Amino acid sequence: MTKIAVCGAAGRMGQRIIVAAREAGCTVSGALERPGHEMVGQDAGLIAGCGALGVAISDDLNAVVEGCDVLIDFTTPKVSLKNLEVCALKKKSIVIGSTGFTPEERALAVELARDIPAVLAPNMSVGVNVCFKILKDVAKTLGDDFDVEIVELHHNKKKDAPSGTAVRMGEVVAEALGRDYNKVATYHREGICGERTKEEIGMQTVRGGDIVGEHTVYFIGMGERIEISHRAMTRDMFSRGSVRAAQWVVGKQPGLYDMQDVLGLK
Ligand SMILES: NC(=O)C1=CN([C@@H]2O[C@H](COP(=O)(O)OP(=O)(O)OC[C@H]3O[C@@H](n4cnc5c(N)ncnc54)[C@H](O)[C@@H]3O)[C@@H](O)[C@H]2O)C=CC1
Ligand SMILES: O=C(O)C1=N[C@H](C(=O)O)C[C@H](O)C1
Repeated sequence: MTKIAVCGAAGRMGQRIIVAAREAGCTVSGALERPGHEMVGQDAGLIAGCGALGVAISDDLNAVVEGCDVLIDFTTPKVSLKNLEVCALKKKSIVIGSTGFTPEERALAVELARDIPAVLAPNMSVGVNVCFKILKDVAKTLGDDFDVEIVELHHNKKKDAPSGTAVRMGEVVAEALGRDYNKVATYHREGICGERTKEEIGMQTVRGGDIVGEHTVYFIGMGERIEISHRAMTRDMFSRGSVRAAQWVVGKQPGLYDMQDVLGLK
């Protein structure tokens, strides 16, 4: 049985991951929260709503990593990079779902994952990962004649924008069209901003209420439009995906993998 520890255990995702790990027959060996969090010391299963597990939420990163096969981490990029460093020192695997990484932080993650197997993915659902695959083909087929705009909607507690999923969608489309995402992504239009260029990929963000996560990529041509949309109704396919990734990654060759590797979509 894979021994899974969860970082961000009292968070929206952390709680669902604890439930998913139990449902998948894994052992929840540890649960981490930030020092000073009000849930530290409480039973992780009770907080997640799946009954007592006899695992107290801890703020001792080293001890929790020591006791697991794999750490699943849904927090923030800075916390995830620290966790990756500790997992590398202790030769443990890690699955990271945090989003909002800068290109420099992502490069550091690749570097830190040189000696251990790690998965880093902005979206762990099967549906979104199939969308990534479809988007590549659609973009290649349509070429430069269609304007690309990406719109994402999330709950009002989300801290990063655009979502990691929207950025990855933009990167997939940009690469398929031979463009550099960081040069063509357009996050803001206001005032007399001029006509749209052919190359730009518009990135629009909506925040409100309890929206779990919705993404639409628009390919807009003259007189017709293709929309590829994914709507998440619950967080459960993210949490189940992260547990699937954790079971997959233990024992793999060192390096940084993504969900396409886990799902065999490459
Ligand atoms: N890859 C995917 O499929 C998905 C990724 N996400 C991403 O996961 C991240 C977390 O999202 P939510 O759970 O909604 O946020 P949240 O804010 O509900 O949970 C994050 C938790 O991390 C804890 N935390 C902060 N610093 C910590 C530290 N040093 N050690 C241990 N715990 C610490 C916080 O106290 C909080 O409980 C975000 O970056 C989000 O975008 C969310 C859903 C799906
Ligand atoms: O913060 C969230 O909630 C989500 N974040 C991920 C992202 O930034 O892409 C994935 C999902 O859409 C939910």
